[in-house]
Amino acid sequence: MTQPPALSLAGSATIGGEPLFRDIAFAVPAGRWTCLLGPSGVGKTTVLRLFAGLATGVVHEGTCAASDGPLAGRVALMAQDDLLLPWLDLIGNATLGARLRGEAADTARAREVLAAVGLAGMFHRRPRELSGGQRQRAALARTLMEDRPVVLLDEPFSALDARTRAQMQELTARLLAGRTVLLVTHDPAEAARLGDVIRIMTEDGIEEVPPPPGAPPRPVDDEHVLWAQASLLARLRKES
Ligand SMILES: Nc1ncnc2c1ncn2[C@@H]1O[C@H](COP(=O)(O)OP(=O)(O)OP(=O)(O)O)[C@@H](O)[C@H]1O
Repeated sequence: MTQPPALSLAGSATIGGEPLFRDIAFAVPAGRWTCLLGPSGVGKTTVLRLFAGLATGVVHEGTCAASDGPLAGRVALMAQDDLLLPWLDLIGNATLGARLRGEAADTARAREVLAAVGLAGMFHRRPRELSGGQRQRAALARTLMEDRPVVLLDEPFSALDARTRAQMQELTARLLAGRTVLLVTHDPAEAARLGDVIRIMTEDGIEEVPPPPGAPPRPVDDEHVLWAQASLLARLRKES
């Protein structure tokens, strides 16, 4: 993997003629996890789509850049919808990126990653044969298969039960260590566990909130993590 870049987004955007954000300045440091929280509809997914170069329908006036050159081809995006192809089995879905690029599909690695997300024994199932949480883990596996320095995750653990969510947070933190990760989440506990940097997006802009001490993934029951979680929730309740 090449050295991960920092990202930055600045300026204003409209969508469908409606203002979305104005004069924001958002910095995502290199090689760290940045967690982005905020009320529903404030524009968090749009920020991810701008970084991914997929923000159709958005008029953005400003800059959206990596610290070391063009971002195209260096980003993996896990969208809110799992976007699994219904006619492919899980191995086919997990190796889709490589095959679309005309590269050999690394099915051995796909098996490893699918097993790591708890889908061993389901390699040849189609997406319709999976639960919502299993589909989300299959989409996570596909994202983890992409060896990209920048990884954008849009509520990647939202459909998981509490125990699986904690496991997937730990696995993803381990597998994506050292990459530039931008995670959009509605879960203050998740941000408190995983964020090297935590930011809240509101209609007034993007503010930074200090993370709890210690390296992610922090223990769920750590007193500083619990305190940060409560404090983030209080701030979010004020904004919504
Ligand atoms: N294709 C579109 N056309 C018109 N408006 C859109 C489109 N996509 C999103 N929007 C609007 O843009 C705003 C921001 O949407 P976005 O998905 O970025 O918000 P979000 O903060 O990620 O929300 P959530 O937390 O609910 O996922 C919302 O008001 C939404 O209705």
